[in-house]
Amino acid sequence: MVKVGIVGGTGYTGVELLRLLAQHPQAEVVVITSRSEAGLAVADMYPNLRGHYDGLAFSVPDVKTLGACDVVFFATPHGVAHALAGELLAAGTKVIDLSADFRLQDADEWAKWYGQPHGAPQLLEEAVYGLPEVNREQIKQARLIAVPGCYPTATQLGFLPLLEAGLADASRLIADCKSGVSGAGRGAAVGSLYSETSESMKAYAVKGHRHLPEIRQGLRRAAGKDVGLTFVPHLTPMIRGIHSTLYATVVDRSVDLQALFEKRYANEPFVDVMPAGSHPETRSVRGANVCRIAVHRPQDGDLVVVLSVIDNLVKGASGQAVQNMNILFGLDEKLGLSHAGMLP
Ligand SMILES: NC(=O)C1=CN([C@@H]2O[C@H](COP(=O)(O)OP(=O)(O)OC[C@H]3O[C@@H](n4cnc5c(N)ncnc54)[C@H](OP(=O)(O)O)[C@@H]3O)[C@@H](O)[C@H]2O)C=CC1
Ligand SMILES: CC(=O)N[C@@H](CCC(=O)OP(=O)(O)O)C(=O)O
Repeated sequence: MVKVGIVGGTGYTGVELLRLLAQHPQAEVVVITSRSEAGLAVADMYPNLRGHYDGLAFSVPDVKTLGACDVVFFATPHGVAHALAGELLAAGTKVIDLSADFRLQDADEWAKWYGQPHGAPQLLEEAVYGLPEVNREQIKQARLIAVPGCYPTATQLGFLPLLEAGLADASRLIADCKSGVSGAGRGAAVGSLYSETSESMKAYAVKGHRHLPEIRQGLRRAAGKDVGLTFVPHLTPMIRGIHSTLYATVVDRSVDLQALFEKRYANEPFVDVMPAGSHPETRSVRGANVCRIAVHRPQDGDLVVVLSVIDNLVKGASGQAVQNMNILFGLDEKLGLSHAGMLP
């Protein structure tokens, strides 16, 4: 049994970890932290978890208690894992960080986008970017894993087959992405109010979003050269879901793109390439650790349109984190992650 600690148990990704791990046959959550709710029983805060975590209550983060776990998940705002990861690794505990703290390989670039100095640059060399479809072998050996962001997961999985095969003009890629409101976290903010977000939709951070350098880093690796990427996120009136519409120009029109995508993801348990002509819906992945993809080439032109959908809280965060844990501990990668999406 893998003994699990979670730092930041009251946010959306923290409670989603609890929901997924409640069904995991080889993992037991033994510590869950919240400074503001310390002492409260988990089931008293989240009634959906009644009967699953009897006796487990939130506690203040304490390195000694967390260091007795086999693995600690950070479901916290950026900067928190910087402060605690080093001590936990020294105690022999593995770290899976859902925040952006260890996603960018360059500490200066991280500081530029996150507006504060990087708090643990000495750990960057060993941190593994936890996208299993790319880094499965490195994840097996890792002590510290950076779980990819939600937009970066949907966008990279959609572009990867084209770039790895050298089939797209890497200098002009476009990612037009929509997110549900839970992507902004559980913290109270005017921008997340029902009356601000329902029956409306808007783009934001067009000038530059902090996921841009993360996506660019992954696509550069796939293409083997610099990429030119325009990334425009949108806030949409749904709770969960990311829908990425990706555009690229193909350099060889004769290639069967459907076959290319099917081959690339043939052995991936959590990437579903849909039949030609499909239009994946975000609700088909709601609650599921799946990225569902369709590839189109409208009017047989040279522009490829890839549609890629995930649940931001599952394949875009907590599900992907559990997938990483399974790989890290030599378990079946699918354990605890067999939920289908929810229709309607
Ligand atoms: N929402 C999403 O779709 C996605 C989120 N992420 C990332 O996952 C992380 C968590 O996101 P989300 O669940 O939305 O976050 P929330 O902001 O909703 O929750 C944050 C949690 O962290 C705890 N926390 C805050 N500050 C500290 C601190 N200094 N020390 C210890 N614990 C702290 C809070 O509890 P308390 O203050 O009581 O201690 C709370 O439980 C973020 O980095 C986010 O960017 C990644 C992908 C998708
Ligand atoms: C809708 C919405 O606000 N989404 C968030 C991104 C999701 C997220 O939490 O990203 P990190 O894990 O990289 O912090 C945003 O645009 O800031």
